Amino acid sequence: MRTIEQPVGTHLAMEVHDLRKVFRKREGLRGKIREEWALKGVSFDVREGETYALLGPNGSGKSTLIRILSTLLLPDGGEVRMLGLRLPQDETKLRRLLGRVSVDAAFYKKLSARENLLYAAQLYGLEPRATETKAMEILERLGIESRRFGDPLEEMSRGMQQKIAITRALLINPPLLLLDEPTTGLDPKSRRDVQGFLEDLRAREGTTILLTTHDMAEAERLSDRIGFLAGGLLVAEGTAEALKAQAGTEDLEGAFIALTGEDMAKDEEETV
Ligand SMILES: Nc1ncnc2c1ncn2[C@@H]1O[C@H](COP(=O)(O)OP(=O)(O)OP(=O)(O)O)[C@@H](O)[C@H]1O
Repeated sequence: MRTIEQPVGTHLAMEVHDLRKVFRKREGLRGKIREEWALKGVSFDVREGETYALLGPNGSGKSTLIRILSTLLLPDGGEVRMLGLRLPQDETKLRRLLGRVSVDAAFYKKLSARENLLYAAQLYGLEPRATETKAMEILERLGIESRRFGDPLEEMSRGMQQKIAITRALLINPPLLLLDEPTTGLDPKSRRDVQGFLEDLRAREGTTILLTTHDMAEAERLSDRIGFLAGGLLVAEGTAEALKAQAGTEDLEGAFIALTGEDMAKDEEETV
């Protein structure tokens, strides 16, 4: 059982109400336009200092939700308030407060980790020397040796690139961190490094974290509360213990199957 040094606050860092998103796809070249609701009215809150995990199989709407919250995609309905600010009205202010990490993190692959991070620092108006010290410190805590700092991104493993993406997101000390599948596809050591780092971050800085994952053990280890997302709906939410009790199962996977009617084991094999 982990110890939580920073208590979960009573204030809400994030309020999502009835969030909806539809994608329109044409079937074939001259086919009919088909509507696909990726989010069908999702509501949940995340308290200050809380880590909340959204668990869901492929296509359940996790990335769509994180992209909307990251200001990269406009919703078709619903309301979002984060850190007391609203989307889309306060989008510009929010961008400076949110740390976002996803598998599609954009980097200059031919440039080194150091150059990429300094470039990001420049965009944020951060002082280069202080940024470099801070980046080295974060990378070391994430288990990357400082001698790799000058290597081009394209020569780094996926795990290392993910760690650089996390470092970049943390340069601005974000009070709210949005992580889309932060450990999917990582080797076991990198996965442990990233998970340990996130636990540490939450304990030391009190950062509020919203993450998506396929991994039951990860959700259980890292989060205070878990939301089960299936078919664009938040089917159930609560602590891991509460979800198991609600479903009458011994483990979280059983609870997921019982409450959503979906089995994620197949997805995990495909994406890990
Ligand atoms: N840009 C897009 N255009 C059309 N349809 C999309 C787009 N993005 C997502 N979708 C559809 O919306 C639904 C939800 O997708 P989303 O990527 O949010 O799921 P996910 O839970 O993140 O899945 P995964 O775990 O595979 O990343 C899917 O049916 C997907 O096909």
